[in-house]
Amino acid sequence: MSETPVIETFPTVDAWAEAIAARLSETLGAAVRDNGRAVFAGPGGTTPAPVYRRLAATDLDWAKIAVTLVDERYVPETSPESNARLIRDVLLQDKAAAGRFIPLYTPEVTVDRAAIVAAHALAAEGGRFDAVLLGMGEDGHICSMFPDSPTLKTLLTPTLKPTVLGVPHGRDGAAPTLERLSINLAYLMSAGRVILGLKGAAKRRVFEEQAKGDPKIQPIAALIAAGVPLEVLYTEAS
Ligand SMILES: O=C(O)[C@H](O)[C@@H](O)[C@H](O)[C@H](O)COP(=O)(O)O
Repeated sequence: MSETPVIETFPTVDAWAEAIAARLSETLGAAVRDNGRAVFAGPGGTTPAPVYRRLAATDLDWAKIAVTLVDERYVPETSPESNARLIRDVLLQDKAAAGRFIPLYTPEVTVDRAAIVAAHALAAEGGRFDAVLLGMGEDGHICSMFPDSPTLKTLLTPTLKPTVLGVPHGRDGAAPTLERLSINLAYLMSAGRVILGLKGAAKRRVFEEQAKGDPKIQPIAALIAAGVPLEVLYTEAS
């Protein structure tokens, strides 16, 4: 059983965001230098924007970097709920404007068909991420790996190949409220670097509880059991 990752604590959101952006850009820069290209996958939600703003201002060879998402709400980019919209509006700006975006959403098809299209698009980029940033919900979900979701066990099956799956919206008001698209655990297992950014004491407590949970149904426990070298960067500040 792998050890629970050390939680690195930062005094302010600025210091936390700066540290995450520095590590992501170090890894992406090395991948471009060594392989001539790099792939980054990040989350949506309310947490990553300060990191994305710093990454956007970082001097990397962005024309050689593909940017995608770890999950997406099944909505068009015109929707305020769209994670793609967050990436385009905040990350693919400034120096990173030359970055190439690989969306997970495809219009006018079912969410499962969109997941197949996304899986093929990511496979065409090499089927592996050099650097991944994760957020975590207060229910312990990462990506769109939600508790009680009928897709959760498949998303957490470590023996499957890296892929993208459709996630139905939760029943009786349970999360997620929208259909989703999510990468699976195998994509995190094969990634070059995986960083989890946590903000707020509540999420730190959830992380510590989830880390001791059941790898078959709790994503944080699944990451640890799969031996993913997860870096956890935390700030109590909000
Ligand atoms: O689509 C999403 O919502 C995100 O990709 C999701 O995985 C996010 O990381 C967590 O839900 C945390 O969200 P917050 O950062 O808003 O707390």
